[in-house]
Amino acid sequence: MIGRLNHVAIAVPDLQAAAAQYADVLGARVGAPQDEPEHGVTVVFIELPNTKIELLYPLGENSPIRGFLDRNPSGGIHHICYEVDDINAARDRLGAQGARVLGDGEPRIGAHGKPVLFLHPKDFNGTLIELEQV
Ligand SMILES: CC[C@H](C(=O)O)C(=O)SCCNC(=O)CCNC(=O)[C@H](O)C(C)(C)COP(=O)(O)OP(=O)(O)OC[C@H]1O[C@@H](n2cnc3c(N)ncnc32)[C@H](O)[C@@H]1OP(=O)(O)O
Ligand SMILES: [Co+2]
Repeated sequence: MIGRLNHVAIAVPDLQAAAAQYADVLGARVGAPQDEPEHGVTVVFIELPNTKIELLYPLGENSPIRGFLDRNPSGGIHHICYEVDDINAARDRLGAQGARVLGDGEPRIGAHGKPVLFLHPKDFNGTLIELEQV
């Protein structure tokens, strides 16, 4: 069911500084910040040869990553995103196996314009998983 690793997301306390570090210190190709108000974050994507890094910064009062940054003030790996062919079939299969799909269970359009869902970290070894239909 899960396919390629689409991205690894890192929540950061300073988006501009983190983007500059990837560009200047790590020599990576860094995109421009993009606000995602539906998801309560501003994201910066870093293109790697085999996947992407997604830098995350809270946007708005109810950002879902605010608690994570409060617990991890220096930032940290927030989630990993796997690609799936059919996100509704994936959701139904996971639900049938007892995995908790976050939110109302309906896919939402993510930063790449594709449907995404999130699975509860407590069900997957303390790792927040995002699924993206590609
Ligand atoms: C623009 C879209 C973009 C894209 O790629 O397209 C994105 O990726 S958007 C990314 C931001 N959106 C989300 O993360 C949505 C899903 N996340 C959530 O709904 C929350 O973050 C949630 C429910 C995972 C955690 O909420 P909260 O931080 O308020 O903490 P809780 O007290 O509810 O947490 C319960 C339990 O889980 C642990 N936890 C929380 N976040 C993570 C994490 N990222 N990785 C691992 N574990 C996490 C938390 O510590 C609690 O553990 P406990 O032992 O019970 O204290
Ligand atoms: Co993501």
